[in-house]
Amino acid sequence: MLRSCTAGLRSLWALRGRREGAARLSADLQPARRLFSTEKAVHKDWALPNPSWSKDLKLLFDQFMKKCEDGSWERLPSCKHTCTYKSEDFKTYFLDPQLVEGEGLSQAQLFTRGFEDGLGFEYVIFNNNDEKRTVCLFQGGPYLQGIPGFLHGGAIATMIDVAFGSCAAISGGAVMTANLNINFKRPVPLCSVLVIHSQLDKLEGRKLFVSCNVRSVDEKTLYSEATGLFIKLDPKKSST
Ligand SMILES: CCCCCCCCCCCC(=O)SCCNC(=O)CCNC(=O)[C@H](O)C(C)(C)COP(=O)(O)OP(=O)(O)OC[C@H]1O[C@@H](n2cnc3c(N)ncnc32)[C@H](O)[C@@H]1OP(=O)(O)O
Repeated sequence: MLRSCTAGLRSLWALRGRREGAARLSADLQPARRLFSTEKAVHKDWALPNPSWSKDLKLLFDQFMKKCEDGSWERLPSCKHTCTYKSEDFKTYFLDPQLVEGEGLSQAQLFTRGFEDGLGFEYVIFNNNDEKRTVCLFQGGPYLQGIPGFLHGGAIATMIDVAFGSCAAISGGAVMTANLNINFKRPVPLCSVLVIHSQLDKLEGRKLFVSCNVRSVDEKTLYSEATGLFIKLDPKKSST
């Protein structure tokens, strides 16, 4: 497992070297051309297979794409720089409106999409709106290491939070995490694929109670279990 991960890393670093060269080149291009390439990057959907995806991840992805054909499941696209939520939903929640309107957030990108392909969080989320549940397929790359050879617990927690956020958003729209409670039951080998099954358990006013289990591809190993509380944002309230 780790040997194939190392081989994968070598080719990723070679790829990165080429990309950095390309990035340096593009810095010399005309401003209009730069804007065009930035625009393209902004709208890229990152929840699609790339060469770093393992056979297991691709196989599961294909299985879920099949389930999408009758409309019962849907794949959630994922952008690096723009939130899936409409930004107006969050406007009352930002500390400084000038930060949102101005240049302040120009560098911002989704934490889980800030790594080169294969090095960090590779994932895709599928929603089942009728059943109020989601399945997140996640491959944790070598930059997410905690104990040597295993995924950092914070990386697992992050992925659970993202999966929960999508699950709660089915019913709640713009929501934020109020509470996360995770039981880590088995260490997760680095570069392995995890399946996170999340569901909405209860909706109580603005409170959405969610739970999940984190399993291996063959479902035999239960790595973690978690519950979460999400709160639907109240547009009349501000975070300040
Ligand atoms: C497609 C999408 C893709 C999405 C893809 C991206 C997904 C990314 C997911 C990442 C999500 C995050 O990391 S979010 C970032 C981490 N979270 C935060 O920073 C949140 C910080 N906390 C807050 O801003 C606030 O506390 C809120 C928004 C959570 C709640 O504030 P509020 O709106 O004023 O609500 P408030 O009146 O206090 O509480 C409402 C009700 O909830 C209860 N309540 C509130 N907090 C708690 C709590 N921790 N534990 C128990 N109960 C609580 C209250 O008692 C009350 O119950 P009752 O009296 O009504 O019974």
